[in-house]
Amino acid sequence: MTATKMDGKIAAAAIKEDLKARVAALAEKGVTPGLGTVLVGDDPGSHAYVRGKHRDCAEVGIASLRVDLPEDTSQERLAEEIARLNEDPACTGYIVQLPLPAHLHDNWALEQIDPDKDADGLHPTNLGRLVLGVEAPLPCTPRGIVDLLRRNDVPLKGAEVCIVGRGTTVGRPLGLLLTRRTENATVTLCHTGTRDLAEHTRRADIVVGAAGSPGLITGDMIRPGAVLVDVGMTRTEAGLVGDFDPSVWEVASKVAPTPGGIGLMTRAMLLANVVERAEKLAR
Ligand SMILES: Nc1nc(=O)c2c([nH]1)NC[C@@H]1CN(c3ccc(C(=O)N[C@@H](CCC(=O)O)C(=O)O)cc3)C=[N+]21
Repeated sequence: MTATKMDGKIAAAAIKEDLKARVAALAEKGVTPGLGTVLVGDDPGSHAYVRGKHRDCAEVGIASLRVDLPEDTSQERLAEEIARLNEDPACTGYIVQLPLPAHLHDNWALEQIDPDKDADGLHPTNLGRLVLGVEAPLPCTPRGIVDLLRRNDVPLKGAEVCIVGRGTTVGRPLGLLLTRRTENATVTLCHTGTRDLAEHTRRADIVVGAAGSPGLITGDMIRPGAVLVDVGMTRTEAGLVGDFDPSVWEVASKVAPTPGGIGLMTRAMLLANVVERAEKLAR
């Protein structure tokens, strides 16, 4: 058996087409969604991601506001820029690109964002709303994973999902999302303290690799016909490498690969969060 690819590029294109129409409808009401980005330092990877986000905005008709700050930016200076975006009516949603340089603190920065402008869905208030089951912007990567599975007709109700990785942007919030009544999956959240990882991955209908450990999950660790979602993204000499070893393609039924899978969905969901917030303002 060779697995079929769950194509993030195709799904993201469909999402962007839908958003484009909704942005046009908002324009008739005099509302233009605007995405802000705050980028500190000169990490080439982070610059590439932020460039991609602004390219997406242009495609869909979202205005973009870009704030680039030097590596040695002080916490006070960053707080000022964040406060400015919180006040700016042209900015309907924004992100602070993570990770920040070590002298600034990711969690501190997230707390400075107006929760209603939190395009990433990572503000503690919004993560708390996710726990409570109250409406809120959802974290982009978990939202993108659920959307891609739906589009590829992967049933979630009653499914056994093994998530490998407990990070605050993917693993942990994905567990919350999948166990809502609307998804109703059963989740096992594995991490570096898990005693026997293969024991858990082998039982799962769906395995999500979100550990950032290249090739961690091999073909012998998954059940034949399993659905795999690769969120791992490690830059190596061989290019961008995910958490699944290529041997899984002979065992699985469907795979969302790295690259070409969830990264593109994450970007599309960021746009969706910004457009949805603008739609709320237009009501
Ligand atoms: N506040 C914040 N929000 C984020 O959403 C956020 C962040 N910080 N920091 C970094 C991570 C990483 N991330 C990616 C988004 C898209 C691709 C993407 O489009 N990947 C493509 C191309 C990959 C390539 O070739 O470089 C693919 O997987 O096919 C990758 C990674 C968002 N992040």
